Amino acid sequence: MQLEKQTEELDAREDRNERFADVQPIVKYNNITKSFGELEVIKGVDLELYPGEKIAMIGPSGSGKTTLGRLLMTLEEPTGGTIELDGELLWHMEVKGKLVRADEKHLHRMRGKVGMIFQHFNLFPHMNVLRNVTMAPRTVLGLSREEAHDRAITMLRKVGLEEKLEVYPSQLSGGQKQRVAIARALVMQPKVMIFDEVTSALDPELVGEVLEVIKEIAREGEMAMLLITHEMEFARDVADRIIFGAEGRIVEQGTPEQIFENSQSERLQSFLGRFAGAASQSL
Ligand SMILES: Nc1ncnc2c1ncn2[C@@H]1O[C@H](COP(=O)(O)OP(=O)(O)OP(=O)(O)O)[C@@H](O)[C@H]1O
Repeated sequence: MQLEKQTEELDAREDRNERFADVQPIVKYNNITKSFGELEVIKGVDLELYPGEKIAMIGPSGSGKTTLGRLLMTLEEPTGGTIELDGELLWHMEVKGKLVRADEKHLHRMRGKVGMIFQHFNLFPHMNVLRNVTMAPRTVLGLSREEAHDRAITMLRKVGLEEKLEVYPSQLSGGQKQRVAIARALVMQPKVMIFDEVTSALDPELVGEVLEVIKEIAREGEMAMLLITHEMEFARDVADRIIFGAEGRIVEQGTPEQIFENSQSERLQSFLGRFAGAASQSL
């Protein structure tokens, strides 16, 4: 029975991976490098993310995972290489046949295609839950009060917070705050969502409820998702593909089965070994 279920899951995952074979990527990093002063933290990364694909990015602390997300969110500018988003260059534009740095107008328009959720929720403390979620659709997308309200309610229902519309962030648990932050990003209907270690600031007992919400969004959605995480079980459950990065490079990538059951590089084996050690210690 158990074996049957596993086989079904594998088949479903293979079907999904085949689905990406004929489509254009929604995101494409081309030989991306990023330095902070003398420190080169991204060292020539090529990565494609397909519409609807869920990629989990794992790797040691300081390996450049967050920086890759921030480059796509236009919070950091690449030092070298290009990023394509939804068929257009993100950081560059062509002027008179030459590639130049994109202007603010272009960056602003492109930024609207991406949503990012951070470790710290950054809610507006003086606004209730509903206003936190309707704020950007009203001001950035120019939606009417009713449209923004309807969209916000749909998203707050999705994250299980439709009962908390009038409540202020200080009255919410960490898990609830993070779910508001997720609704606030979803309401903008981005094409790509980046989740950056969204549970690492939470008390352990609140981690599960947030991961469940993300899994649900992943299951239903056509949205591409980049999930930066230290939660290995979650990565295994949710991802179509896992990227293992270390010291600014992609060292290995594959399906969860390939990464967790058949890892090739010593670097990945030792990384996963450390996790297994930590898990058995905490039992
Ligand atoms: N604004 C910055 N200025 C200088 N160095 C930075 C800056 N942002 C990141 N770094 C450095 O870049 C490297 C990669 O950081 P990054 O946060 O991308 O790693 P990470 O893999 O996400 O780590 P973690 O899992 O701990 O979040 C680190 O050495 C970090 O100190």
